[in-house]
Amino acid sequence: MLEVSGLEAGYGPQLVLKGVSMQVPKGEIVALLGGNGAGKTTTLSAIMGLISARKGTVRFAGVPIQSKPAHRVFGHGVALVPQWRELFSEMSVLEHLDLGAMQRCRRSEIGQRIESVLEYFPELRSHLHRRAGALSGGQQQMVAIARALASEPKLLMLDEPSMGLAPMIVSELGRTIKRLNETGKSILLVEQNVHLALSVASYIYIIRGGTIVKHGPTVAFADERELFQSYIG
Ligand SMILES: Nc1ncnc2c1ncn2[C@@H]1O[C@H](COP(=O)(O)OP(=O)(O)OP(=O)(O)O)[C@@H](O)[C@H]1O
Repeated sequence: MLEVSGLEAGYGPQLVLKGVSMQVPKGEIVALLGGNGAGKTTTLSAIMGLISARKGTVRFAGVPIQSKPAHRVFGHGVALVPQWRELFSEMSVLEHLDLGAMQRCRRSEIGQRIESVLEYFPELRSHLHRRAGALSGGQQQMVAIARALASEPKLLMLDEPSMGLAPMIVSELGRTIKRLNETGKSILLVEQNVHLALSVASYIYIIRGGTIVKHGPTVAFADERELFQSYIG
């Protein structure tokens, strides 16, 4: 579904990604693990078209998307849940879901779409009219994922969704990610949380210094400590 090959990208004179190649097959959860500054967010930004690729190709469902702007990539069915969630703190939960849904469906269908998204996040039902800024970190993460889901993406890219969440909430997040996948979503999960990645992903890539240094099926990375060591370097 997503095929990244020899991707190079960066900021100004700084080259951050030095030939990243990876794949997310349809219906799979793939994790991209790496330490601070390894190039994880830059990889997602380059796939999404938020920064331009200097070299290499990104194909989605067979279509080259590496030179397309973000709104076009989104139009192909790729949605990004950014690292800092980027919610509008004064807007309500429902307004966020509306925003996501209205990108892709008719006004008359928005209610139904939001209803189907809320099935994954029943806890949000009682907070629909609260402002996002008043929610807990875990609830804000749910809103960020729900907003992206409301646009019915084929591929959901999650940038460190566990960041700042308590372990119990991270476990719940893991169950939600699995459930999303079971109902057909392909997922690219960027994480530093080895435990979460191991518990949901079927394939793991490790990035260090803008290069994929290791990759393989999750079963090959069964030892959490060894996996952690390999991305810390
Ligand atoms: N907007 C930017 N302008 C300039 N340099 C940037 C920018 N964003 C990231 N960088 C640099 O690019 C490198 C990779 O950053 P990136 O955010 O992709 O790492 P990351 O793996 O996502 O790390 P983290 O977990 O800390 O977010 C770092 O050296 C960082 O300082």
